[in-house]
Amino acid sequence: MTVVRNATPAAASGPEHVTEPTAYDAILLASFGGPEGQDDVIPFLRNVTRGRGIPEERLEEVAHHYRAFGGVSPINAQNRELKAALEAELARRGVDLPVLWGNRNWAPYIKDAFVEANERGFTRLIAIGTSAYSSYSSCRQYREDYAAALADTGLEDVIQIDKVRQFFDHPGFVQPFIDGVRGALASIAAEGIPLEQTHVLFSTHSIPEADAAKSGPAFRGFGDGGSYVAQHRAVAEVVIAAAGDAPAWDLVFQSRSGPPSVPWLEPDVNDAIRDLAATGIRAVVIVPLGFVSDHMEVKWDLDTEAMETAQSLGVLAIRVPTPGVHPAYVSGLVDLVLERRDAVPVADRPALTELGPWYDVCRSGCCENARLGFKPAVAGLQP
Ligand SMILES: CC1=C(CCC(=O)O)c2cc3nc(cc4[nH]c(cc5[nH]c(cc1n2)c(C)c5CCC(=O)O)c(CCC(=O)O)c4C)C(CCC(=O)O)=C3C
Ligand SMILES: [Fe+2]
Repeated sequence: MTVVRNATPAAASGPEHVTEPTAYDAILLASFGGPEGQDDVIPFLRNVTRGRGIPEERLEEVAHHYRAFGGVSPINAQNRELKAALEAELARRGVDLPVLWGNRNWAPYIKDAFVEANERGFTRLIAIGTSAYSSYSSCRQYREDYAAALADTGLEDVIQIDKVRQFFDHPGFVQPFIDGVRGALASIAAEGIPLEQTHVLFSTHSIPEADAAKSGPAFRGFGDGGSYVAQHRAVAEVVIAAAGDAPAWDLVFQSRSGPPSVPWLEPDVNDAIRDLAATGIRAVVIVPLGFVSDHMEVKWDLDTEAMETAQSLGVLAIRVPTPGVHPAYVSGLVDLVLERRDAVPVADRPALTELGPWYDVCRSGCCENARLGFKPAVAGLQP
């Protein structure tokens, strides 16, 4: 596999990549959080959607997904597993960095992690958010929530928090998808379905079109879909190229929320499967490219809904694994921490697309929410 180094002079020389090492005390594994029982479901959904204008019917629909799994999201168990895997990898490499864990929307909260950091005397944290791409929901909202949690705990002047770069094109994140697509294509071929009747669907979370347009720094000029769509397409191309036989593919979206009057990224994965079936496609490989683990979006929206759609049309569908605790992914996350700690020169940072390696330090307006506008954020250029 070829590693394409970043050739964009603005990115290589700007203030967005650090050039001085930082002596971090600990890692913050920052994630979404999820309910751990039926009684948590509604309070969790209220946390997620506060001030977001999500219709009540959508909340009831999503509550039903969680209820079907006993009110327990798989995401917390997956983060506990990831934390343990990171600790093991750090120990194996002799890196003395404890891992704290905090979530944006459910306990343990990010602010709990800051309180713990303070109690243990840690003042310089490096965050790994469980989210690979650039957009309000997948990057800036984490940075705003760090700022809010620091304000909440009164630790703004005590704790410094930085973040690893968005890692959509880091080999550790991409490798598990490559392995998965290769395996799925082999299984489909073994069923006797030819490549011309097979289609690869790279699926990611839909977001409002207006948020997509504002994702990433404006100067990159990626057009309507912003950095969010450009990053997904670039990674999909890498995965397809590595899969060998070059099957046809598309980028599709899932888990749309919000009122119908607001445009979100399309097409929906289910509509795409229907359209493909109508053109004679007999097998689809569903690649959950936007997700790091098999949380509810994957278990429900892909493994339940999209699978039902495919089955009802007689289309063979194989959903490939998410990175989860794949050794390449875990070790890649540790590489990202060390790369930032040691201020590794940009030219030596691995990135599989020409868009990266992405920035250590976000620009001030980066990934702003198109509707809610400015909110203070840390781990970026101020304000
Ligand atoms: C881009 C993106 C990611 C990927 C990046 C990342 O991973 O961070 C992601 C991940 C996740 N989203 C999750 C859950 C939810 N997301 C919601 C709502 C929303 N997501 C959005 C975007 C994203 N979401 C947006 C624009 C909204 C509308 C409200 C708003 O503007 O903020 C809602 C409310 C109900 C609904 O409307 O669906 C829920 C319950 C879970 C936990 C799953 C589990 O429990 O296993 C995870 C990992
Ligand atoms: Fe979401």
